[in-house]
Amino acid sequence: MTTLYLASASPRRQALLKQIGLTFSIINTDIDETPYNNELPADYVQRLAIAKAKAAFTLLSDQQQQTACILAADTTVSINNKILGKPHSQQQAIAMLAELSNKTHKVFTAITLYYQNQFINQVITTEVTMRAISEEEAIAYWQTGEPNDKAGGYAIQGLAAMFIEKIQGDYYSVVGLPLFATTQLLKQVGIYPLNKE
Ligand SMILES: Cc1cn([C@H]2C[C@H](O)[C@@H](COP(=O)(O)OP(=O)(O)OP(=O)(O)O)O2)c(=O)[nH]c1=O
Repeated sequence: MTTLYLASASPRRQALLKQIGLTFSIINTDIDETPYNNELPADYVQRLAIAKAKAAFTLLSDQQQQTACILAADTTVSINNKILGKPHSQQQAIAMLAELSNKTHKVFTAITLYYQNQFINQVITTEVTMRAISEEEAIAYWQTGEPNDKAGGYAIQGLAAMFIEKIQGDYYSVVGLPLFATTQLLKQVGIYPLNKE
């Protein structure tokens, strides 16, 4: 019997995985999220998702490792291949929204499954178009606290919905866990929400 673990402290990812009716345990990992020099966003999210899965695996007992399937993910926002991480100050957050304002950017989410000594990886790209955002709005938005722990300094599932004109791709991938692709990968290892016990 396979046990599914989600290697993520993100409450969004936990809620999304619950949404598709899966039972799982959570493993919190803490890895260095600094991008390498000139690292491309797709490579970056892929590397971090693998690192999170590996870190989670080491926290399991020998016995748990035998039957574990670990799911990890990483999301980043990127414009012209520049990686926009989580803002650590109001200044950074305002600068990020200024870069995203009135443009289309990409959100990259990597998902990784580690199962039976093998990694299965996929990177999902979504295009997000934002309307023009004034500096006053960006400041007011920062003050709500919402941008704080979000890649690119915004949350599509929150107040930032009012900035988003359209998206092309998987909404859930922007929030942090592409549910369609995740389900497809999990099926490959025999985990499917509609399977009878
Ligand atoms: C763009 C965007 C990002 N985000 C979030 C998703 C991710 O949680 C976060 C990106 O950071 P991540 O490093 O991908 O994830 P995390 O640090 O929250 O959790 P963990 O590493 O433990 O899995 O930004 C939103 O919630 N909404 C959005 O619209």
